[in-house]
This record gives sequence, structure tokens and C-alpha cells, in this order.
Amino acid sequence: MDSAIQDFRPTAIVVMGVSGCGKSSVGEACSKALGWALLEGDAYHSPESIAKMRDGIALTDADRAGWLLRLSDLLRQRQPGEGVVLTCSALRRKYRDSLRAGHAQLGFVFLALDYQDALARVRERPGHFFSPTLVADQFATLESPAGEPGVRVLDARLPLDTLVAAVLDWLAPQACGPSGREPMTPITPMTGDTA
Ligand SMILES: Nc1ncnc2c1ncn2[C@@H]1O[C@H](COP(=O)(O)OP(=O)(O)O)[C@@H](O)[C@H]1O
Ligand SMILES: O=C(O)[C@H](O)[C@@H](O)[C@H](O)[C@H](O)COP(=O)(O)O
Repeated sequence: MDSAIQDFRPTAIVVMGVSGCGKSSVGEACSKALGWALLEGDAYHSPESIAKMRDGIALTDADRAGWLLRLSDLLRQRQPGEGVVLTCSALRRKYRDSLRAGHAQLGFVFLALDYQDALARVRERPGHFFSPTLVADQFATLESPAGEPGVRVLDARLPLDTLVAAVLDWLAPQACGPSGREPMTPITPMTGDTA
């Protein structure tokens, strides 16, 4: 493998995947563990997009374009060394490339989950705007990021703590504490990290 790819250590990450895969849960836990800021991507959808999803209407590329630009701009505004965790479905390659345009050291944590498990989680989740009828569309839209540079693929069925440990293990050499200076304590490599 190219050493530049092997040595790539993100200073910002996107926790990505279909609805229900655990982006918000894992993103929040990673942000706390790393002392990095958390950007919840769903908070930046337009009201029209939220209404569509609530009504069970899938977003189009056009619906997502402005949202991705907003997220990319937020990444661009980070100061060097200022870590950030962004939760964003980032289902297609071109969506991920829009985000990459905003940050040179951007990594992606892909929480891989199958359709049945994602559907079960979305159905059971109380009080969320996302309609379970859209889960199939999420899978139809998804282009796996496996093989793209700066991507870690994790099994979304693993316990939350295990997922967070895997992310920290990946980031450890560059991760900073809340002050942005202290290095994280190295984490022992774990099983189940599929990247
Ligand atoms: N690793 C996990 N194992 C089991 N359940 C999980 C895990 N991660 C998240 N969940 C649960 O799955 C549901 C969807 O999680 P959420 O973080 O809202 O996903 P997303 O933000 O990707 O839609 C929630 O009820 C959450 O508690
Ligand atoms: O691009 C999209 O179609 C949406 O962004 C979608 O992928 C995302 O999953 C929703 O925002 C639902 O929110 P949750 O992912 O938190 O369920």
C-alpha cells in the first residue's frame, strides 16, 4: 500500500452510514472521548428536507446539495488541529467528496449495518423525524466507501464502547485532548474492526 495512504491520520472525522446505523450515538461518544467538537449533520438539513423525510419522501441529490455545502463550510472553518466529529449519512461517493473539499485531513468511519437491523432500529427509535419507510431507499442510495482513502469500516452491531475504542485506536497518533494539545492514551487494538 502507498505509505501516504497508510500514514493518513485524520484530524476530523465523519461518522457515516444509513439511518439507524448509530451515527449520532457513536459520534457523540467519540466527540466526548476525544474532546473534539460534535457537529450533528441532521441539524443542518433545510426545513423542507426534514418535512420530506418525515413524510416518507426520499431526498434527492438536489435536496442534499445545499446541506452538504453547509457541512463542508463548517469543516472548512475549523482551525488547524481543532478536532471535529461530524455525523452525516454521506451515502454516495460524491457526497463524501463534497465534504472532503472542506477539510484536507478528513476521515470517514463507516458503520456497516444490514437492512433488517437498520429497519428494526429506526422503527424502535422514539421521537425521530426519519420515516422507517425510507430505510430501503437509504440502502439503494448507499455506495460503500470501503476502499476509499481515509475510511474505517466498522461493524455497527458491536457494542458502543467497542466502536469508540476502534475509532480512538485509529486516531490515536494524532488525537488531541480537550485543550487540543495532549495526546490521547494509546488504545489496545481490538477485534471486530473490519478495516
Ligand atoms: N452499537 C449499537 N448497538 C446497539 N444499538 C445501537 C448501537 N448504536 C446505536 N444504537 C441504537 O440504534 C438506534 C439508532 O441509533 P442512532 O445513533 O440514532 O443512529 P443514526 O444517527 O445513524 O440514525 C438508537 O436507538 C440507538 O440507541
Ligand atoms: O441524506 C439523507 O437521506 C439523510 O441525511 C439521511 O441519510 C439521514 O439518515 C437522515 O438525516 C436521517 O437521520 P438519521 O441518519 O439520524 O436517522
